[in-house]
Amino acid sequence: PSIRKFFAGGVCRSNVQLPGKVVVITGANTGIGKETARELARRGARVYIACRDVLKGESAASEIRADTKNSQVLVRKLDLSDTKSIRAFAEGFLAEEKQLHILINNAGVMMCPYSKTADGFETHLGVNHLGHFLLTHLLLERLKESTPARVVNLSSVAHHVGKIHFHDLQGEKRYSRGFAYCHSKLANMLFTRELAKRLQGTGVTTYAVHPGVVSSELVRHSFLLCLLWRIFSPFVKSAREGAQTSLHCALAEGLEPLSGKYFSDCKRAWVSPRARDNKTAERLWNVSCELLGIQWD
Ligand SMILES: NC(=O)c1ccc[n+]([C@@H]2O[C@H](COP(=O)([O-])OP(=O)(O)OC[C@H]3O[C@@H](n4cnc5c(N)ncnc54)[C@H](O)[C@@H]3O)[C@@H](O)[C@H]2O)c1
Repeated sequence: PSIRKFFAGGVCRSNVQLPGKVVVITGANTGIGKETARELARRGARVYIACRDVLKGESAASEIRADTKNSQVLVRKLDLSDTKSIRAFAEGFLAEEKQLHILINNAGVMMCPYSKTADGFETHLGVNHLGHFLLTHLLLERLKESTPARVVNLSSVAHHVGKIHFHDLQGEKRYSRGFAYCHSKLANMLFTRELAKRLQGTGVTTYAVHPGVVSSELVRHSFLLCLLWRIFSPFVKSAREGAQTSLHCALAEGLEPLSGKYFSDCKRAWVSPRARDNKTAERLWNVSCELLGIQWD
């Protein structure tokens, strides 16, 4: 049990309660996102589960409602692999909510075979980075109207092996599904860094998170990882344990001066040199805007 405790990582120690606060979490029908949603609902927030499959979302939401006695757990359709769906979600949300205090960009895909999103983006880059980039852009005014507000981006320790290949961003010349995931997680880091810079003085802050090695559906595309996760299961975090760093970044008081930083086990963690490169961060921002056809100064 003590080894188990060691690998469980840090625990979010914040006592902040959230009555009257509004939260959006992407991909919160399973895994880390679902457990993050459960805890935020327990603290009284109105929680929007933004997910691809509304039926699966409803099943998670009814479980969370029953568990937390919070009826304000709502499900809305969001497919990050389709910018039309992202725009429709944002439009619906902005029409029904006057405030947004916490946005958790949690959804992700890992090691899927080469495929493209509805808009023709390589899937890892399209879902993990560009989808959340567009979503944040569309919801930013609400966040700014609801300060203090936070954006939490789920990255990964895998960002250390990622690289941004501007000459082959979509992996059309060379594709490795393992590296494609790492590149997209580096993009999450660079997005957080650049976003923090651009949000200075607005009251909206942002953080990147490595949740740990967590038992979830993320590894479903890789037989080898499924096997490894099983063999090493005593050292793999539960989804609840994996949610702690997201919760810490969403809730901990006094975190504002650390906007743009990277956290693991509820504390600052080491960032790869590539994820500290301001020029790449700025260039990726501009290229992302171009790909999505948006203006975001
Ligand atoms: N599990 C780990 O060990 C681990 C490690 C490092 C980082 N992460 C990150 O944590 C986050 C959560 O992952 P998880 O482990 O809970 O995995 P998970 O597979 O259980 O959850 C990911 C969620 O994203 C959703 N999703 C996938 N594609 C989507 C799309 N196109 N539109 C909307 N939603 C979509 C899935 O339906 C699912 O609900 C991911 O960003 C992942 O990269 C996980």
